[in-house]
Amino acid sequence: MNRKWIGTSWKMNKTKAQAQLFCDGLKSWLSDNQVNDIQCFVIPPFTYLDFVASQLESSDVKVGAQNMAWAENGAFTGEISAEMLTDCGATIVELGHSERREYFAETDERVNAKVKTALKHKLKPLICVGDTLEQKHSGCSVEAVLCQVKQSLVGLSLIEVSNVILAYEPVWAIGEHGQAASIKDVELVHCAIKAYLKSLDHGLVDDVPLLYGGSVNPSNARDLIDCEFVDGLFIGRSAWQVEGYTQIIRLCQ
Ligand SMILES: O=C[C@H](O)COP(=O)(O)O
Repeated sequence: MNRKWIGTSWKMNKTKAQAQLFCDGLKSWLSDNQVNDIQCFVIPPFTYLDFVASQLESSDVKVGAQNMAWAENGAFTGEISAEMLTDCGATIVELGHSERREYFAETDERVNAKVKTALKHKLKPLICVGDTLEQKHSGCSVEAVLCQVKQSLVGLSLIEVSNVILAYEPVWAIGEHGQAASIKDVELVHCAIKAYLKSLDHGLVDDVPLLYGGSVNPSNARDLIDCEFVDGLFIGRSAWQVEGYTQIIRLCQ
């Protein structure tokens, strides 16, 4: 059985001291608890990437970044390159989160370019896709999400596709105003994404992890991870404190 992925993005939160507290707490918890069947990952803001990666170096926890530039380097003021991320110890890069699509005009085309650059630098792209409430209400969640998945993978070889992680994050389920998705909502979309991956090639891309994110909390984590097509959870608020994160890991074991 493949390991389940359970991770958290801190978004634009925490000071360095708070990052240290989280890492200390996680390392201490992991030294007392076996999590062989779970792949943990933490995605801090850029400014603590190097620090968090060195704090968690001795553990099996993967560290990722929340975004990166599509360009290799050059005159792109304020941007961060793939090479800079790997240099800081990141092995994952989150791309296409709905907050980046909404507030920073991230397009499918741009996400696709970033995915290609990430793979070139041996970074695992964690590609976020999700439907809006309007799309859900008009019954086109599957269509909208599959469109994002396809666009993000344009021009990739099957080997490259086999190296990505996908996360279904309904826009309407994310954040403090989000409503948790029902198991039925999650199954509908996950089943469609898995079927699409299978249609690309039997075997090679079957193992692409498909995570769920959006208002995951201790009350729904177990039911979500038990869904047939859910390979992991991508958590925001409920895992920002290390106690919340480890509680969800424990519940999912
Ligand atoms: O990156 C995580 C997702 O956006 C989910 O955030 P949330 O768990 O706070 O709803």
